[in-house]
Amino acid sequence: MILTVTLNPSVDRALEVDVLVRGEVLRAADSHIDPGGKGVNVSRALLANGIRSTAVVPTGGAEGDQLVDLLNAEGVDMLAVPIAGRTRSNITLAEPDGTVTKINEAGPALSDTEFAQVSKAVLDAASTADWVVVCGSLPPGPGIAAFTELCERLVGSGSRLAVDSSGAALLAGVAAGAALVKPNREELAEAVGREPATLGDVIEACHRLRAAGAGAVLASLGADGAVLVDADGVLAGVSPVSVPRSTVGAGDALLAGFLAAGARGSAALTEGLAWGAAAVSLPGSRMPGPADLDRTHVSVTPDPDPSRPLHS
Ligand SMILES: Nc1ncnc2c1ncn2[C@@H]1O[C@H](COP(=O)(O)OP(=O)(O)O)[C@@H](O)[C@H]1O
Ligand SMILES: O=P(O)(O)OC[C@H]1O[C@](O)(COP(=O)(O)O)[C@@H](O)[C@@H]1O
Repeated sequence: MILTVTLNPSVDRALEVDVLVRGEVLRAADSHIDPGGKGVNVSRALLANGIRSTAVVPTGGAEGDQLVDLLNAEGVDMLAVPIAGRTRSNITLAEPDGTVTKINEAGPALSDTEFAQVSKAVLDAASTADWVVVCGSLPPGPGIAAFTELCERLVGSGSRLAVDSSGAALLAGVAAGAALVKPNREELAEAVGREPATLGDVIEACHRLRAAGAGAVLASLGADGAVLVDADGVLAGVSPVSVPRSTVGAGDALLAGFLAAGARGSAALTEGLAWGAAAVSLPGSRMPGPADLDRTHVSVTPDPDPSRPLHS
């Protein structure tokens, strides 16, 4: 069983506009409301493909009730931990050319007591989980020290920890010895203090995160696909998408597919890339199901060209 942890979940509202013009009243051509947050999306993608998981989410206010209702409607198993604050709403503005503008609220502050309650729920459930997947931003309130302690307690108790976060939270997961981290290009650049220009730069940065404690690094690169660096070596893959519709949730789908296929080797990277590409082809934060997946356009190599430039 996979346990996902979203310390700062969201109700995702996606609006599709012909063109985004500041200062104007725009009419949405379409709109979607989905349960959101990175760990929530991992659980949603897994469930869409017949794999059950449990999503730990702090929830509060009317938006928290809406999040629970949305997750129940999709049949996602969850551990909802009540908080006093109001669960956030994140807004996506998507244009026909695939441009996505996202406005994410900070989210509700968790008190020390509330974070301790969430941590207890996670640690209790982790004892029977194959993976504990901690994803997304940290809410205001608990500092990085509290997050670091949670990661260390999970690794120390023998859990296989995966972390998809940014900044200090990503580095905390690395230092705690997470079995897997999933930075995107921007998060990888921030973690190593250098903007990658080529595939070789990405591979080098992944090696640095492994040297700092991560077991495996799955670096997602948008249209440039993804790179996996682990004890087996280096793999790189691409998954072309002819008409990107919304990249929101693509990284979560990539991670979910990778985990679903065993989190190791070419087959797992292929599956992750197929799920990621399928998510990009769907609106809003929609997660792909079996009918959306096309593995035929995915290509993975154990001998990537390090000089290959990344899209600017
Ligand atoms: N424009 C795109 N074309 C093709 N695949 C894409 C595109 N954007 C994202 N993907 C797929 O989704 C995965 C995750 O996207 P990325 O934007 O890197 O993650 P995140 O959503 O975490 O920022 C990529 O590794 C790739 O497989
Ligand atoms: O596009 P990604 O990185 O896969 O994740 C999308 C999810 O992350 C969010 O943008 C939240 O991200 P943060 O937790 O980093 O604020 C959600 O609104 C959305 O469901």
